[in-house]
Amino acid sequence: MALYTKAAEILEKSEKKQGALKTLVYDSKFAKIKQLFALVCETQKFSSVLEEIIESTKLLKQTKLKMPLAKVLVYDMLIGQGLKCGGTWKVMLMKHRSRLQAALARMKVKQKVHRNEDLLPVSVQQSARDRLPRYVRVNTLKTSVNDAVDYLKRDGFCYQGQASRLEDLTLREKDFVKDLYLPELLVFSPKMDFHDHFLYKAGHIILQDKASCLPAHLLSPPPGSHVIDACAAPGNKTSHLAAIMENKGKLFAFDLDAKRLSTMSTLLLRAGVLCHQLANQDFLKVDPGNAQYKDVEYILLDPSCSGSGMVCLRDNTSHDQSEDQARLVSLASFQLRCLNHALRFPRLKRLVYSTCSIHSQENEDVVTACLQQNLNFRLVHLLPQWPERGLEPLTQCLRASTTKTRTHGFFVALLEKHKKSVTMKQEQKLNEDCFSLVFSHIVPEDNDVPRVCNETPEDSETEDKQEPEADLVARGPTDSTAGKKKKRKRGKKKKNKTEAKTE
Ligand SMILES: C[S@@+](CC[C@H](N)C(=O)[O-])C[C@H]1O[C@@H](n2cnc3c(N)ncnc32)[C@H](O)[C@@H]1O
Repeated sequence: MALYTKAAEILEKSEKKQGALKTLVYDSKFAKIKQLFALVCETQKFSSVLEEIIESTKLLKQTKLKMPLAKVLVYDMLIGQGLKCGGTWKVMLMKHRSRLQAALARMKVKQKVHRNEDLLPVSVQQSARDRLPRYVRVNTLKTSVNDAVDYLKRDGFCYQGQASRLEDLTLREKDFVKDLYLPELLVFSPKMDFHDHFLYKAGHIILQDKASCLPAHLLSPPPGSHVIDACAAPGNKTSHLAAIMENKGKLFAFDLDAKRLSTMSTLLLRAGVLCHQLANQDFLKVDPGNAQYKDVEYILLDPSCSGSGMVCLRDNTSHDQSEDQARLVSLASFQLRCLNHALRFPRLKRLVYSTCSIHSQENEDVVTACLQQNLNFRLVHLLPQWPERGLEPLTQCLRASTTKTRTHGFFVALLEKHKKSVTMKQEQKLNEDCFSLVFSHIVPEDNDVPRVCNETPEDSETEDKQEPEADLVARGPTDSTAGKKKKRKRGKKKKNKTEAKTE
């Protein structure tokens, strides 16, 4: 209850202009300061939406709550983490839950949107993007972090050392810091733009959102290892992997899209990547038994997804809700197939799965289904200090968001092969038990091609400004076969289910 009382108190003071939100939070000396800050910021962001819901349901009259406290509670119940604490308030609010949920749903229908964020005034949505810091990854294939820092200092920037926290860091225009979690990452003010900077043009720095640096950093293949980047274009994660591998070993990179691969080739050249082998190939058709992949121990899988985490790409046009659901189901099915396929490489030790989606259907649900079908793999608990975790129970995984990590929305899971392998018989038995529980709701009823996002947060940085030739048209994992598929889909419906089950 203390969290909600304190948050309401701060909101009220902020509305009365008694101080800046951040100052009020820190002055409160509340024990869980990060949790309080996130709750207050988010509630304030959704303030107008919450007010409308509270007024339309006459909640204040019926509960005798005051508006700031009602906003905080309704935020957490409908939009946030769910009311985890709250004592008697929680009990009281739960009685009104369905009416409040209905009011939220009505607002979405009225405004023809599907996500809570889309209800926010455009200025708020825009400002979330404008407030994201500029992240710069030092390309250690071409320079060192210290040399880059020295160069930037000589260029008039003001180095502030290593950040101790980033969630609420304020940087003046020329200030920059080293990131807390990623050793090669520098963090600048949202106002900075490095597209014309010498270090960028020379390939010494890569403009890549912090969340999108996580997959290669967490996979961390040692120099000399054999690695696959399954859905690789435009290749920022590939170049990050090559840097971690110090250009030693083999990096097999696949992508279906020839145009994106050609952009990738240019970017890799500029970044000084030498250990790669690019292939314009469907990853699902790459044979895990092929001798050239016999030593592959690491895979990075960053498949096409809905892109719902990318602030700049959020699509506010109205769609049919069932169409959106079908699209997610279809994407999740594709992602699960890629994941299952990747785990078939015989010497695989570790795999990172990532998306720039905020939907659990593409994230936790895919990983859960995959683990239940591949008992030889387990999740690794990632960066204990990272402020945003995968949704329960997959808290080993990481999530990222504009509010909690000041990045685009992102999800990362790291799967590792068990030392002791599970016998085929055990696996078959467990698969049978688990299948009906988890996988059944991911298998598409219909195999229509979804609208997909093939961009990652860094695409918006590198491609739209730097590489005009880049193909930014979202393309489905199986676009080229869309026409044929539609004709075949009825007959295939049954077959798809069987394939998925046995893969
Ligand atoms: C999210 S983007 C990858 C971004 C990339 N990992 C990066 O960091 O720059 C997904 C990519 O998967 C590719 N793709 C989709 N289906 C594929 C398949 N079946 N096999 C290989 N690549 C595929 C798309 O063309 C797209 O370039």
